[in-house]
Amino acid sequence: MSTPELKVIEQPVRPSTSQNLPYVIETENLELRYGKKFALKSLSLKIPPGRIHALVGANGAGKSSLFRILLGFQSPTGGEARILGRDCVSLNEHDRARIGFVNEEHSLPAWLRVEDVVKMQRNLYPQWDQKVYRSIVGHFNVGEEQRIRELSRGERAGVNLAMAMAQKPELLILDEPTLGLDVVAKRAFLEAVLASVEATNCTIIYCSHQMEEIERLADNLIVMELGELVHMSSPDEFCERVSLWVAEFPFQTSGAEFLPGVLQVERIDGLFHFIVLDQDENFGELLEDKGARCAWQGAVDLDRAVNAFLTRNHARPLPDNAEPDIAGENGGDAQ
Ligand SMILES: Nc1ncnc2c1ncn2[C@@H]1O[C@H](COP(=O)(O)OP(=O)(O)OP(=O)(O)O)[C@@H](O)[C@H]1O
Repeated sequence: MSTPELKVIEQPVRPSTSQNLPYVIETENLELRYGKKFALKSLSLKIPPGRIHALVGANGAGKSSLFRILLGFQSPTGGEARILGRDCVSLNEHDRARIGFVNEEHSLPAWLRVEDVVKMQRNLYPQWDQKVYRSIVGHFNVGEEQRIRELSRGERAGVNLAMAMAQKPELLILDEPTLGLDVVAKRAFLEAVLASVEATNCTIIYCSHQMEEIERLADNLIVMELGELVHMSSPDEFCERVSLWVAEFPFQTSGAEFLPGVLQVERIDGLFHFIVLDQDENFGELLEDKGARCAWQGAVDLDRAVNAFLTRNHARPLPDNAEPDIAGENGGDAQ
């Protein structure tokens, strides 16, 4: 079998420059349109260097479209996008060498041994750091002499991450990297991401639907919806915007589910749980005005907050509250 021809990137060894940039990613009115359908719509996004930035959004929000444009795989139909200070439509191989990308496919040449794949990558990237590779791959039970096809999906994900970090990228984009991994592999992957961000200055963009991963990793939460940016802050600040109110309604809720800011209503153990956005203590009074016997505030975690936020414009799971539930006979009917 002939060895694939390798093209060494003549990359000048230079200190990381992204730390001096105000933003590692900067888009201005970015638009990607397919006919009448917008995958990205007037997206103006500015991501500063350093830390782990989580990108979340429902299916079809435009996350992969954004990555394709940022990596120069696709041209936008409008607006501008810059990555590490470079225009995304004219990235050269030096620019690309500064960016790592790992997605859920973890595709590597199946017939090669891990050590051979690593050797190929080392030859391609002059900045390759074998210590970084070893420290990250050490989170996984990978034998260097194993063929890629013999590795589990989680182990392949680990090799991919280790290789991406060993290239010393200034920016690493991880697009649903843990899709299909079991809990053990997921944990190893997350620990490896945290270890690698501590060991390098790399900025990480982490896209996932798994909120427990976001909660564990992210310093910054970016929420996209229908191709637009709808929120950006720390996860804690996002959670501060969202609160849970639990109320007991002896009779009907009298339309309390349509009060301002209501994202989601659930009936759990005979009580109504309202997840609300940007509401203060007065919301309890509003519930009482609507007939609540009592109402109190509870805690809401990031998972629940983000899910309620993303589903707010979809059909609300309105409970059938026509029947009074004074004694709580309908308890335990969480929907
Ligand atoms: N080639 C295409 N032709 C037409 N529409 C497309 C094409 N590619 C993407 N889209 C549309 O663009 C929108 C954004 O898709 P995209 O894959 O970027 O979303 P996403 O946020 O990555 O979703 P997911 O979380 O499901 O991966 C979707 O509505 C999708 O149908």
